[in-house]
Amino acid sequence: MTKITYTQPQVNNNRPDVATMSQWLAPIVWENSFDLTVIDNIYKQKNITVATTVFAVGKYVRFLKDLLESAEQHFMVGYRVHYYIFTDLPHEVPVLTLGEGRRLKIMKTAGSSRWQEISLRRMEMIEKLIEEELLNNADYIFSLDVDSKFYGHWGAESLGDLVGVLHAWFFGLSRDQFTYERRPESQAYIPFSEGDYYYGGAVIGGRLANVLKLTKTCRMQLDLDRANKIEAVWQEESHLNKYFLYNKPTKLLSPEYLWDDKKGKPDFIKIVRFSQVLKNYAEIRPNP
Ligand SMILES: CC(=O)N[C@H]1[C@@H](OP(=O)(O)OP(=O)(O)OC[C@H]2O[C@@H](n3ccc(=O)[nH]c3=O)[C@H](O)[C@@H]2O)O[C@H](CO)[C@H](O)[C@@H]1O
Ligand SMILES: [Mn+2]
Repeated sequence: MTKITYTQPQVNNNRPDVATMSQWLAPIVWENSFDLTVIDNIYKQKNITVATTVFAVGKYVRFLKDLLESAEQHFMVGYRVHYYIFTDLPHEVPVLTLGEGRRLKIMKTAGSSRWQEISLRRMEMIEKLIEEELLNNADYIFSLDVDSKFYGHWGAESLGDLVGVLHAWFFGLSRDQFTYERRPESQAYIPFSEGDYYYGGAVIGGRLANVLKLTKTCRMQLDLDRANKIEAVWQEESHLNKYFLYNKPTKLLSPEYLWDDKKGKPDFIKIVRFSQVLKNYAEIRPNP
């Protein structure tokens, strides 16, 4: 054990303005709720590898450059990161110099004429990637939306067995306002009287085994919906919310980890770490 210097834990909460713990005692990660020195000291000696999947199909390849360049500056700096870029346009993946211990692998995938299909197919592709390639090659995995950018530190404080992120637009709303799937015919159905948080589909994380179970379950539920000719209102995000309702994440990332460039910053947002960038939906998506 390396001896390190850091301030003594306080007996009170550094962030009285927001909950830093869920009802099931999973930490909610906010600026000033953790001590990075202590956290890095735990994870650095574990010699971990973090696999990171990014889908960039069709015109969405244009987001890769900013995402990857900003990730090199802010995301898991000092840790081994293996990016897996799923794209139908491998030649348009920007060439960039990665930091030490960081690698990028291009996974050729098919295009699609429906954005909904591209987004929801991520579940089965991540499931396959974990089963076929990652089990002996990584410890943790994150799946990130490509239409995003890092603006601030995102490090080992985000690691956990099963990690979900609180969607910026729904934070603080009552559960009946969440855009869960409300039709009982869908496997993603959540009644108005249930629900903890609204989780964003743009960030999923955790240990490989936990994320494998998540992606496999969601993929099977998506298959069932398809057989029943129903598509959940927010595709795989709806199924993710259903999954997290019954399989609670062990760590929750605050909206600092999934902000939106379009959104003004309330006082409780001390830092934006990762944010959805502006996009012209009509211009960039293959279909309305
Ligand atoms: C902030 C957030 O939580 N966003 C979620 C939300 O809308 P979004 O508007 O964020 O969805 P989106 O258009 O960004 O699509 C999700 C992701 O699919 C990929 N993609 C999509 C279309 C395409 O033509 N090419 C391509 O590569 C790309 O990685 C993109 O980031 O709902 C989606 C499901 O419907 C996903 O759950 C998104 O993660
Ligand atoms: Mn997005």
